[in-house]
Order: sequence, then C-alpha cells, then structure tokens
Amino acid sequence: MNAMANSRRTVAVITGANAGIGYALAERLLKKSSKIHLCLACRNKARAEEAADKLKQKFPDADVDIVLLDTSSVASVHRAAAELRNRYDHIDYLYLNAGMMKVTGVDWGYFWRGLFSSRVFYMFATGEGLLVHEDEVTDDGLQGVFETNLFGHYVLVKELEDRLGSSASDRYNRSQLIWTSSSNATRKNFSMEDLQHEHGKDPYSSSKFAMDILSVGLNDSMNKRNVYSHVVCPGLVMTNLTYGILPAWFWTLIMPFICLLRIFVPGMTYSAPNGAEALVWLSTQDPVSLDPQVKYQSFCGVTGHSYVNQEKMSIGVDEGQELIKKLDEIDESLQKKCSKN
Ligand SMILES: NC(=O)C1=CN([C@@H]2O[C@H](COP(=O)(O)OP(=O)(O)OC[C@H]3O[C@@H](n4cnc5c(N)ncnc54)[C@H](OP(=O)(O)O)[C@@H]3O)[C@@H](O)[C@H]2O)C=CC1
Ligand SMILES: CC(C)=CCC[C@@H](C)[C@H]1CC[C@H]2C3=C(CC[C@]12C)[C@@]1(C)CCC(=O)[C@@H](C)[C@@H]1CC3
Repeated sequence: MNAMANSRRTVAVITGANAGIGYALAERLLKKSSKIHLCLACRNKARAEEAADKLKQKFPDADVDIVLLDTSSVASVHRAAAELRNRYDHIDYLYLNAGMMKVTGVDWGYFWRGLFSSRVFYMFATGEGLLVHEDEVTDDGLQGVFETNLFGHYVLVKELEDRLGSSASDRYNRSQLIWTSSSNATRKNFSMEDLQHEHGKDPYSSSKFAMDILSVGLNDSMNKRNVYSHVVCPGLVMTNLTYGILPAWFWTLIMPFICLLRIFVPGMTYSAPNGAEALVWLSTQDPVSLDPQVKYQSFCGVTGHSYVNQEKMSIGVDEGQELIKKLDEIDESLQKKCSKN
C-alpha cells in the first residue's frame, strides 16, 4: 500500500462493510496488513458492531471502528462525514461500496431466448435485460437506487474533500476513491436528462453507469489535489443482493454450473473474497499509473483463483463535468429545502 511507508497510519473507510463484498474486502485488507486502520461505514449499528467484532476476533491486533452512514439520506451522510473529519486528518482509501438493487423478478423468456443466441456469454457477464426492477422514493424525495448507490456517495466525497489527497505532491498524501460499479452499467440505460432514472426500467444499471461517468469527472477535477478515482466490477457474487433475485438454495444448486461457466465468463467470481480481488488490488497500485478510463474487474479461473482484468470504458471528460454540475444542483436544492425546514 503506497501510504504504508509513511509513519502515519493508513486509513481505509469502506461503505456497506458489514456484509457481502464490503465485509470480504475488510477481511482481505486486514489479512494484507493488520496495521491498516479500518472504518466500517454502515447504516445499521448492530450489524456494524457485529462485523467489527468478527474482524477483531480474526485479527486481534487490528484497529477497526465504525461510523453510522445511510447513503440514502443526505442528513446521515453529513453526520457521518463530520464524524470522519473529526476522527481522521487523512483518508487514504475511500471505498464507495454500499449499494442496493430492488428486483421483482427474472425475465425467464428473455433468458431462454438468450441462452440459444450469440449474446449468451454477454448475457451471463452483464445480466443485461434479464431482471425486472422497481425503485422507491427516499425521505429526501430522490429515487432510492440513485441516492443510495450514487448521490449519497458523491455528497460523502464532497464533504470529505479536505481529508482526501493534498496539494503537496508528496506521494504519501495521495488518496484513492474506489467505487464498486458493475458490468451491468450500460450507456443505453443512462440519460443526463433523467439522472435519477425516474422514467426508465433499469435504475441499477443507470446508477452504475453514472458512477463510471462520475469517476472520470472526479479524476479530472481532483487529480491535481492527489485524489484518484477508479471503478471496479466484482463480478457475479453471492451476497444479500443476489439472494434478493433468487433464493440462496438455487445459487448453491447451480454452483458447479457457474464454476464451469467461468471458462467463457470469468466474471462469475461467486464468493465475496473473490469478488473483492480488484478492490484489494487497486489499493496496492500507484494510482498515478492507473487508467481512469478502465474498469477493473475481478475475474476467476475455473480452478477458483481470482485475478484482475482491465476493461476499457469510453467516457468523455465533458460528460463527467456535466454530471458533477447536475449532482451539485441537486445537492444545492436539497440544502435549500433543509434550511427552509
Ligand atoms: N453481488 C454482486 O453480484 C454484485 C454487487 N455489486 C455491487 O457491490 C456492492 C456491494 O454489494 P453486495 O456485497 O453484493 O451486496 P450486500 O447486500 O451483501 O451488501 C450491500 C452493503 O451495502 C449496504 N447498504 C445498502 N443500502 C445502504 C444504505 N442506504 N446506506 C448504507 N449502506 C447501505 C448494506 O447494508 P445492510 O447490511 O444494512 O443492508 C450492505 O452492507 C454494491 O454496490 C453492489 O451494487 C456489483 C456487481 C455485482
Ligand atoms: C445462472 C443461471 C442458470 C440463472 C440465473 C440467471 C440470472 C438471474 C443471472 C444471470 C447473470 C446474472 C447477473 C446478475 C444478476 C443475476 C443474473 C442476471 C447481476 C446483474 C447482479 C448485479 C451486478 O452488478 C452484475 C455484475 C450481475 C451480472 C450477472
């Protein structure tokens, strides 16, 4: 880890760290170095404490604490950011991992047609068009998937700006923003005119594509301050998110098939530690040498070994700037609304 060589401690904050990929990431980072200071940013105190206890049991010397953060509430994001600013004078790794997807069903007709078509492997790798989604409106009046996956994280980054990077070009002052995006992110599901995806059918894909654009935009505006942003796809991982699509027993039953499918679709990582591969790998890289236009994917071989693949994206820096401007507008209007109440 680049910040390790310095005498000050290395701080990593992980959102959505109490379960799934976030928790596996926390474990893998501690396995790599028990000297890292981990902060689990979670929405539920009991679940966060349980995760922190489990980590401390496995790594008795580890420095693990929690902060309460609900990315679907701007007030909660502000409180969490204030707490994090209080505790740390520098954040080395900010993992923007918390996320949700509300699925009401699988389009099995589309699945069977896809199975016997040329798009079969693409279909398994991206899940594009296979799921029927729904969304909700948050107390902030925003679309739930948009606010949880993207907007809440954007506000968090903004609020933590003075704890990220530094204008001094010292490499130990660098910070990395690492977003858990998805191979499901598709341009066709995203519109700058309908950022929150109020009128579309795939809010998850839209929020993840917006994440890819945002990361490009943040590099453009923050690299000069030594802040570097990258996106990751963990592959298809068995977590509460996938158990919300089909039951756990089904996924266990088809595990041999999924492992075999890795010959053609290496993104079938299946386990959360495998899925965390690219997230861990990024923390070991010099961020200056990384390409902001690449999505870092966790891949897995048939024998079960995980590795990182790089997939080129094609996103304009101007798109990134436009998105940031629009997110800032939403943020300002929410702040105005709050100050009136
Ligand atoms: N599983 C997969 O196949 C893939 C997952 N991803 C992405 O990986 C990330 C992690 O998901 P995964 O581990 O699979 O799923 P899990 O449901 O296991 O974990 C999601 C984590 O995010 C937290 N979370 C959800 N909503 C909020 C919120 N409003 N505020 C704060 N935390 C919240 C959850 O907390 P709680 O436990 O309290 O619900 C949990 O800790 C997500 O961004 C997801 O989109 C990307 C590609 C594939
Ligand atoms: C594997 C079999 C026999 C059946 C399952 C079919 C689909 C439910 C499944 C196939 C590809 C999957 C997939 C996802 C969800 C479940 C599938 C559509 C994701 C969209 C989950 C969330 C992500 O972010 C993507 C990376 C996944 C891509 C693949």
